[in-house]
Amino acid sequence: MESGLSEIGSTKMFDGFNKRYKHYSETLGCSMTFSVYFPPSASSSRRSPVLYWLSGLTCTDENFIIKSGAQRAASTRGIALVVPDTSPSEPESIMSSRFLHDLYYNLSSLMVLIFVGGLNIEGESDSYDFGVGAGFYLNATQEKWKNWRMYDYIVKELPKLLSDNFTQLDTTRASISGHSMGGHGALTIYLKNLDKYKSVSAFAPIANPINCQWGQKAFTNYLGDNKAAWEEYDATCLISKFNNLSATILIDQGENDQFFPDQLLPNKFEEACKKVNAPLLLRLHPGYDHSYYFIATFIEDHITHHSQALKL
Ligand SMILES: N[C@@H](CCC(=O)N[C@@H](CSC=O)C(=O)NCC(=O)O)C(=O)O
Repeated sequence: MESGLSEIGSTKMFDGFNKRYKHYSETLGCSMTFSVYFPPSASSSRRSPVLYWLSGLTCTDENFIIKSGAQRAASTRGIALVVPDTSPSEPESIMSSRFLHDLYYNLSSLMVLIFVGGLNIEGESDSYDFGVGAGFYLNATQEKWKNWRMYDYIVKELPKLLSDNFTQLDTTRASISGHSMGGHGALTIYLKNLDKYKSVSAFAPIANPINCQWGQKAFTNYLGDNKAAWEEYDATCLISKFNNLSATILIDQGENDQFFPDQLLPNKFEEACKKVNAPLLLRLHPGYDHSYYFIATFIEDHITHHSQALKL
């Protein structure tokens, strides 16, 4: 099936462009939006490496683009920023071109839409920390949440969509970063795909989700009771499997972050890194909270960290 990729927004910034796109995701079974910041140097003869940014609970692809100010450093370093949404979110519109395309070839699409009505899963919007806006960057194994396959979307579908459609991007040179739930996503996706990403960093990541309430709620619902499956999406468990990591992992954490003591547990990740000699730079910042003000303050350091790994 085609992706039906269409541009839905374009804004010039630091001589580059923030662009927003909509497409149909085969992996998730719904329409998705994502944003890309193209630095001014990006062209088909000088392709830009990519930094994926994974956002936190309640975010869409727009929070980071609007609030982080990352475009200033991305512009001068020549890095494209790719920012996906945080969960499957949007039922296919009855008037969309995809629907009309499917209807033309297969009238049963109409029956499906009338009786199922897209993704509207019971309970998906009941709380801020589960369901819509809270995909946790994993592949759910529980039938009810079978569309929640954000891991495959980020690792497989989105890079292919980018390389198929944007000659100005070099998706073979990629790094990954994120915040909170997105920090958990960045760390776990990096550790499970060292061949695909040159470097990782995170702001206030949920570093040991099997031992905090946010993670336990999400993993119970998405993955069921199988604790081995939980550990596959826990950065602290995953890092314990390595004894030859060479690239330094950068983590910034605000000391006044309201989620620091109970939900984030970077100290557990640090202990696990020490046991396997994994290079970690964990910076604790007095006075900073969990917000995008904190991210905006230190984002340039993260862009520098990734640009060094990407050899820019
Ligand atoms: N609404 C919740 C808190 C939600 C929140 O703080 N979300 C963070 C990410 S938290 C971890 O993944 C966020 O990035 N919000 C978007 C923003 O633009 O700030 C509550 O009320 O506690």
